[in-house]
Amino acid sequence: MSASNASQPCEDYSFNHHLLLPGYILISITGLVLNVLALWIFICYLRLKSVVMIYMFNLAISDLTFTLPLPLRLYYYSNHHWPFGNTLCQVSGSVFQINMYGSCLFLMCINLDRYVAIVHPLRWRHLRRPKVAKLLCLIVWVVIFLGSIPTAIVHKQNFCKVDNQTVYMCFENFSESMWQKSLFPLVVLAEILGFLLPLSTVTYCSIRIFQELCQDSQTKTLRQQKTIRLLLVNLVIFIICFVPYNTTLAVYGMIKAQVINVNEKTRISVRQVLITTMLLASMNCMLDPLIYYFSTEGFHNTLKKLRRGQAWDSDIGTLRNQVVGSKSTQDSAVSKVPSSKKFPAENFIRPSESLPSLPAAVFLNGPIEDSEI
Ligand SMILES: CCCCCCCC/C=C\CCCCCCCC(=O)OC[C@@H](O)COP(=O)(O)O
Repeated sequence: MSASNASQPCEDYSFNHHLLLPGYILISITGLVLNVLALWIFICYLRLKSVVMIYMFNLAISDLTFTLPLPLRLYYYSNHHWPFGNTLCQVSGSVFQINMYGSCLFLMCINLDRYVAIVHPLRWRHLRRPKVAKLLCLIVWVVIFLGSIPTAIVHKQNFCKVDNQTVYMCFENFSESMWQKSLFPLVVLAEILGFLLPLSTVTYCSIRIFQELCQDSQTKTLRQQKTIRLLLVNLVIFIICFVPYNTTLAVYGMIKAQVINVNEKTRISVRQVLITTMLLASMNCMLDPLIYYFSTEGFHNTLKKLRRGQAWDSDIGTLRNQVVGSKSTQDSAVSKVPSSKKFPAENFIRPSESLPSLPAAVFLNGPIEDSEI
C-alpha cells in the first residue's frame, strides 16, 4: 500500500467523522436518486432540446459524479480508517473537490444564458445556440479534468500510528509542507476560478435580469416568474453551499500556509467550521435538482405525469409534445403563434421577454430553440 512518506501525528478526527457520517448518508442517497431521476427525465422525455437543458444535464452529470464515490467516504468516516489504497483515495478526494467547482461553473452558465436571453436577446442571441452551449460545457469539463490532476496528486493517503497500529487516512491530515507547497496554491486557484468568478458572474447577471424584469411590467408572465424562481434558487444555492465553505477554506488555507498566525485552539475551531461547511457545500448535489423542478416546467410536468403513471401509457414522443404543448398554452401571447411546417410544435419558439413585438420576435428568433423554462 503506497502512502505519503512522512507519517503525520495522529490528530483526533473522530468528532468530525461522527458529524459527517449522517450528513453524507443523507447526501449520497438523496443526491444519487434525484440526479439519476433528473438525467433520466432529461434524456428520455425532454431530449435536451433547449440550451438551458444542456447546462442542466451537464450539472446533473457533475452532481452524479460527485455522489458516486461518497460510499467510500462513508466507510472511512464510520471506521476512521481508509483501507482502499492510495489510488482510490486520490480519485475520490479529487472527484469530490473538483465537482463542487464544476457545479459552480455550470450554475454560472445557466445564469449567463438567462442574462443573454433577457438582457441582450438580439445582440448576443448567437451565443444561445445549442452548439455554443455544448462547446461551453466541453470547456468546463476540460477545466474540471485538468484541475482534477493536481487535486488528485495532493490527495495522497497518509498514515499515523495509534497504539503501534498504522492508521491510513484520506481527505485530511495533510502534511504542513503539502499545505504550503501544493494545497494552498491550489486553494487560491480554485477560489478564484471555481468560486469568485462564478459568484461574481451569477450576482451581476441576477441583478441585471431583475432590473430588466422590473422595468418590463408590474404583472409577471408565467415565464418571467419561472426565470425569477430559477435565479432565486441559484442564488440560495450559492449562499448556502458555496459561500460559507469557500470563505472558511480560504481562511484555513491561510492558517495552514502560515499567511496568518493563530494558536492551535483557533486552528482546530476553524477546521471544525471547515468540516461543517464542507457538508453544506456537498448538499449542492441534492439542491441542484430543485432548479430543474421549480424552474423548468417541462421537467415539473413530466414528474407529475410520471407520478400519475401517465408516462407509461403514452409513447415518449407524445408525452414530450404534451409537456411542451401544455406550456405553450399557459405562457405568453407569443406561444399562441400557430405552429407551421417550418416551426413544428416540438421546436416551437420561445422569444425572449424583452423582444420588441410578436412578429419581429418570431422572425428574429427563427428556428433557434429557446430555453425550456
Ligand atoms: C473548476 C475550477 C478549477 C480549479 C482548479 C483547482 C482545483 C483545486 C480544487 C480543490 C483544491 C483542494 C482543496 C483541498 C482542501 C481540503 C479541504 C479539506 O478536505 O479539509 C479537511 C481538513 O481536515 C484538512 O485539514 P487538515 O490537513 O486535516 O488540517
